[in-house]
Amino acid sequence: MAKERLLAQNKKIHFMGEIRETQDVYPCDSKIFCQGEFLDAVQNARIFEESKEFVDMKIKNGLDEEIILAEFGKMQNPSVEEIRSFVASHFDQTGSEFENFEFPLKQNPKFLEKISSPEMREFGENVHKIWPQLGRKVKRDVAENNELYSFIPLNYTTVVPTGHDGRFREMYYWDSYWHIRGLLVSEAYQVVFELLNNFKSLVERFGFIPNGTRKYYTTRSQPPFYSTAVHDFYEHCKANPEATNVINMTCEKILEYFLPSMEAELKWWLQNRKIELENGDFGFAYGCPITVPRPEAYLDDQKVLDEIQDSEERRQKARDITSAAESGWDFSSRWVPPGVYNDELKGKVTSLLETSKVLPVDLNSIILNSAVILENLTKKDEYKALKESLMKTIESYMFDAENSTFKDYWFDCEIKHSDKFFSSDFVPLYFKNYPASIDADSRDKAMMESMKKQGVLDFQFGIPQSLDESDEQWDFPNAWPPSVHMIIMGLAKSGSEECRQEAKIQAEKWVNANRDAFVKFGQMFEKMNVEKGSPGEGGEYIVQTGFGWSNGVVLDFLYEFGEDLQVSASSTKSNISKMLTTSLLMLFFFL
Ligand SMILES: OC[C@H]1O[C@H](O[C@H]2O[C@H](CO)[C@@H](O)[C@H](O)[C@H]2O)[C@H](O)[C@@H](O)[C@@H]1O
Repeated sequence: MAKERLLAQNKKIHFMGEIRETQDVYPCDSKIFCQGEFLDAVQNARIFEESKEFVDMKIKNGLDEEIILAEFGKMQNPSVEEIRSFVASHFDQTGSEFENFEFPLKQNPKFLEKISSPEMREFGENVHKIWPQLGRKVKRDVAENNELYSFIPLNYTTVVPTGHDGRFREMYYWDSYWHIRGLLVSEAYQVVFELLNNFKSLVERFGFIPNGTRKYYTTRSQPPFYSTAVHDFYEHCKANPEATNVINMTCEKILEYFLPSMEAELKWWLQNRKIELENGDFGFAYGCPITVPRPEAYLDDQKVLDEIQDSEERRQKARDITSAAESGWDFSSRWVPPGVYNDELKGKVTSLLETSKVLPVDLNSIILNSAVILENLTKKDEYKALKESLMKTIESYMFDAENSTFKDYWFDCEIKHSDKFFSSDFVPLYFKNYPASIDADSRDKAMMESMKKQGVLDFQFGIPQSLDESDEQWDFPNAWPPSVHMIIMGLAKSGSEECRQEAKIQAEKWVNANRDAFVKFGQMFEKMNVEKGSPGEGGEYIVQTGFGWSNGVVLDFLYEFGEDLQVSASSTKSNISKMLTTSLLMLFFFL
């Protein structure tokens, strides 16, 4: 890039600098990783393919924020090449937070014995063996010299979503829930205990669990699965008491040990994300206060925000974008107010989303489940009251009885519900916290019929996020492991036989889709295309491999349905044709 272009950008930076000084809310204080002219200049120099690369780098030993800003300040309108070499001489490559360690991988975990199909068993074993590629131990230096890092220090073993060359090099909040589900199947009890200890420590330090363990994620959370995760560990421990020897704690003690941090986390949601409705009713909404571009997606956000003239509207758009990131569904036509999105608006979702105006059904169901768990554990009236109120909100504001589906509630819009399908509509199936007056099995069955009617159980390779092809990653034709898992397990845990049968059909499709991709590419993918069975696409970054939650979900399905799952005819066919091709090639070679 020529010097002149940078100059023009600098002018804009100064203009925005004035506004920011007084009214903007930043993701963190760091003038390197979260805000300021230096960050703006480096990101706009576009020296990396992705904005996230720079904010994950480490400041070189012997330097600090002050020195870097002073030295950079001396450069007069630096060219792109000058910025590139400045970054190279002042920062270390990404990944400098971790040291080598041996992941405690269990040999021959029990779940493998229960899998009847040899191909599925082999797949399960291969997925189980991926954990060491995702396990990480954080260097002590990250805590001791934390000003050099964007990483938040962690004392315990962690698991990241992507392998060593991937973009997700930190612990993610809601991803960890499915990491835990899979690690339990893999009998990695010590690792599960350590992941939960990281959460406990994050709550103690921040009052809540950030989106991920980077400073630029510390003003937003993610779907709050902490209490559910602790409770799942407890349940799994009861069914597999050998876990107690590994963690040196009884199953009951697990609950007691994590309880104060579970309560503190719920309090944070109550204090920071509660929305009052009429008649004393209330619910929860995602609501990140950030008014500037996300450091890790700086250029993407800047592009959208720069189109907005009015400064308050621009700040609100930034809040809506970061709130969508808090939801875990970044991005999706789900966050565009009801009645607005149509095919002509493809590619424009981030300019249209208004995440702060909606009570998402999945978020409210997750928080309700925390209230249920905490009420059972503590017998406190406050959790009983929270449970009853939230159950009422979900039932009366979000349940569409005519169509047997839950719906997000757009409290701040004229049209309160979208008539489009989103897989989040069916998350209540997973928790089954229906009011006592509801017959749970009939409700489950009616919801399954509703999905059938909407055609979303008919795709060959999974259940899509939505039916709108918006070019965003949390929309059609993509299916994401967390959503697929909650729906299928919700059906599997139903008292209705039809639901349980459907769960097996859907689980078999999903495991086969993942297995086929694994056989073809040697990788597990973060999301899948439900029409083609290929890795999912769309959004801000290229599809990632590794992949923590995909592995967790496949392992959980193999644990739950291992006796029944068979390799699908299509993958057997493709394997046979692959074997034939290989044999022919070998024959040709030897001849
Ligand atoms: O950099 C863009 C966004 O990346 C993350 O979101 C996506 O990956 C996460 C890790 O697997 C996952 O939790 C999330 O649901 C995905 O959409 C990150 O969480 C976002 O905050 C970030 O802006």
